[in-house]
Amino acid sequence: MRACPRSAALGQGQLPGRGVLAATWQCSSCKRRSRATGCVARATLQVSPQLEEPHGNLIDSFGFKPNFSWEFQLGGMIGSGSFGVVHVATHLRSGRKYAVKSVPKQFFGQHLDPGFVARVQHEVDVSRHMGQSLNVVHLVEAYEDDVCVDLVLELACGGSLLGRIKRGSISEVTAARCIVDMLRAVAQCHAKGVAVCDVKPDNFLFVTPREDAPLKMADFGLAQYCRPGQVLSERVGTPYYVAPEVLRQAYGFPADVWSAGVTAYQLLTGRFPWHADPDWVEEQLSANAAGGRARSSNTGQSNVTNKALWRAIMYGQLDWQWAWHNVSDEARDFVQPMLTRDPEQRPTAAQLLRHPWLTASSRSLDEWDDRLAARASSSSLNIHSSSSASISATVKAAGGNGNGSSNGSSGNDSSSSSNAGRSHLRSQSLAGMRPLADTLVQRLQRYGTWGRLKQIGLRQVAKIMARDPGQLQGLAEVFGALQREAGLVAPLPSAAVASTSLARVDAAAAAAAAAAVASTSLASVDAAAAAAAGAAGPGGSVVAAAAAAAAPLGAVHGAIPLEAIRGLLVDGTYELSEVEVRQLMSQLDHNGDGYVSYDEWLALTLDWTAAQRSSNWETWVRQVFDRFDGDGSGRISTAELLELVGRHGPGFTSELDEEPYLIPDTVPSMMRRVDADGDGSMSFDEFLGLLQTDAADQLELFSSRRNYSNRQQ
Ligand SMILES: Nc1ncnc2c1ncn2[C@@H]1O[C@H](COP(=O)(O)OP(=O)(O)OP(=O)(O)O)[C@@H](O)[C@H]1O
Repeated sequence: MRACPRSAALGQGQLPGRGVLAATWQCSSCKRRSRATGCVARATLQVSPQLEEPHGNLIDSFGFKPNFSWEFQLGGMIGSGSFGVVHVATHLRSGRKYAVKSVPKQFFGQHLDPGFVARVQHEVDVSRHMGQSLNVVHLVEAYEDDVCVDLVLELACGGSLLGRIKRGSISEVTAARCIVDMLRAVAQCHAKGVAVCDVKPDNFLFVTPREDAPLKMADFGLAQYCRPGQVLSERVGTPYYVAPEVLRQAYGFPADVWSAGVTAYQLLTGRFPWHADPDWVEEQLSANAAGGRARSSNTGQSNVTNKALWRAIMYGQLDWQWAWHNVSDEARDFVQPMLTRDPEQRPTAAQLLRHPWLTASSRSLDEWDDRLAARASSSSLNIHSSSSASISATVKAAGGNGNGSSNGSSGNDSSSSSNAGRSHLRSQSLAGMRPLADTLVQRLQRYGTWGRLKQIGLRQVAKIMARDPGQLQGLAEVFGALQREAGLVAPLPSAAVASTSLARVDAAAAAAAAAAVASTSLASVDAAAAAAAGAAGPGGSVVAAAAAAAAPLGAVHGAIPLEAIRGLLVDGTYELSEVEVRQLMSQLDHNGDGYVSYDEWLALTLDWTAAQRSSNWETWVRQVFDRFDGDGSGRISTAELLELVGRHGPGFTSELDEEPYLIPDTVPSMMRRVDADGDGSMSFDEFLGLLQTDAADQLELFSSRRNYSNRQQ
């Protein structure tokens, strides 16, 4: 009797042959699967004494989760690439469907092949680095066993962008929508320091078969980390889409814009920008030399040699007339600069997202936004009603126009509101400028890209800022309304609610807590705040009542149930799949108590760009740093970080898990990311840098996911 290394099922296995590892026997169901995934060859692990092991870090496993076969039922194959095979899989506990990319393990002797390790780690790292973006196919979890690595991905059922191009007849409006999604994904990657290096229509997948389905980037197989100004030199990409500077082996982020330009050209005209038939290239080159223009009649990729294609990419004249006869001038004017050969002259993906051709199509949506917000504002003060619709109305009314990308704003969170009905919430305060409105989904995505350590740091800064009621009035009102809607303060007489400003109460509680904190550890802030609020006396404090009402449920001071946030996401205002809602929610409840705390709410919704312009910014950050630096050494050590992250809950809840968990390697890798000088600890400057919101980290890069089908309602 032998145990299958994949599923642990017992069975009669054949004795391994000479030089074959004992672990290679598989039960019949795993064997079938191995065949489907092409793992059979690797399932027989030959141990060759002649192989010399390379120097360096040899590992036997990645540390991913085990037991994939216990948790998932594999279905039909969707596709395959050079790296792995993709199947539909059903999560047995929830019944939800995912795509699973199974990558057969490659071995070097008894260890994993270092090149294979690097490729897998890179793909997983980059996917995780992109956080909760809805423009990228979400990596839900990574599993491994002796034979395969299984990457569980969000299932995109609508096929690839290439498939749609091949089917033909894409309207200009649809093409614009696809281009927005594509550029959002590219711009977010660039903002996170990732050069995609393989932007092409095959790597973008539609979430559903619907014509207007969201499009997501899949496959980071060739992506490279790249600092601003860094020059990459490895020639990678797909021949038809590579930029001229990639061929010259000196490139950076603009190369992705070129590839996006080729894709946009293809989407709008159904053709490549050049015809790469060798004769045609010669013709182009002579036409160029003669200063004339030749007409492209490109229809396919046949008879193309790379050399001819390279020459076409480098020197061939692009057709901006004949192929464009059915397309608007605005669309052509949009694509043309993307295919400028000089990368310095090419616009960035973020700049392109503000191009009039893209924003014009959403202008009417803005008008709709305003109508909706105006309606909502009339009910904004009705915070005692109990429907989730009124929660949404209150949230909408608390902010300005939600679509940062369509209003031509500068791209930070602080463009002014156009709705006079909301002016009471528009103060000169940092947060009051545009606290939430319809940017909730954008904020949740961006919050997810920050990573756990930055989230914790910003929560603590928000806590300090909350001591000044003027700063946070608008956000506190929305938070209070959510709490009341959720019934957390239901026992309070309405007069008490009406006469008490939650911002003031929270500020009082926070101030009292802060006094306590001065002499105690950060871990007790919540407890101290709750105690302080409780000490404010009966009927005098909404927070006290909230804390008291929540106490039997184990909730902390100033919290709202996750269900209230979920209610906002599923009430029809946004277009989100069930998996996406879970993806956005998964980062909100780090300690698994089912509540979002007030400081977390603030970290999520505050306008950090404005906050960082405040003259107090460094003082606030210094206060947090000093608390984190337990031994007062002036640096935060890995041990202090571990304690800190542990104190703030275990940390990660994959949407597959009921309970949050902390990946053991998380803390050292957090430190590696922030420790710029490599001394194994974090200085104040490194901490300040971590909390800094980068100029590229703009809210408008993320999709608002407004539900446009509700426009006529
Ligand atoms: N999340 C997903 N949902 C649905 N289909 C998917 C998903 N991910 C990948 N696919 C399909 O599986 C195919 C192979 O996936 P992918 O290109 O990621 O594999 P790969 O081996 O990494 O490819 P490459 O050769 O480009 O490196 C894709 O063409 C796509 O059609």
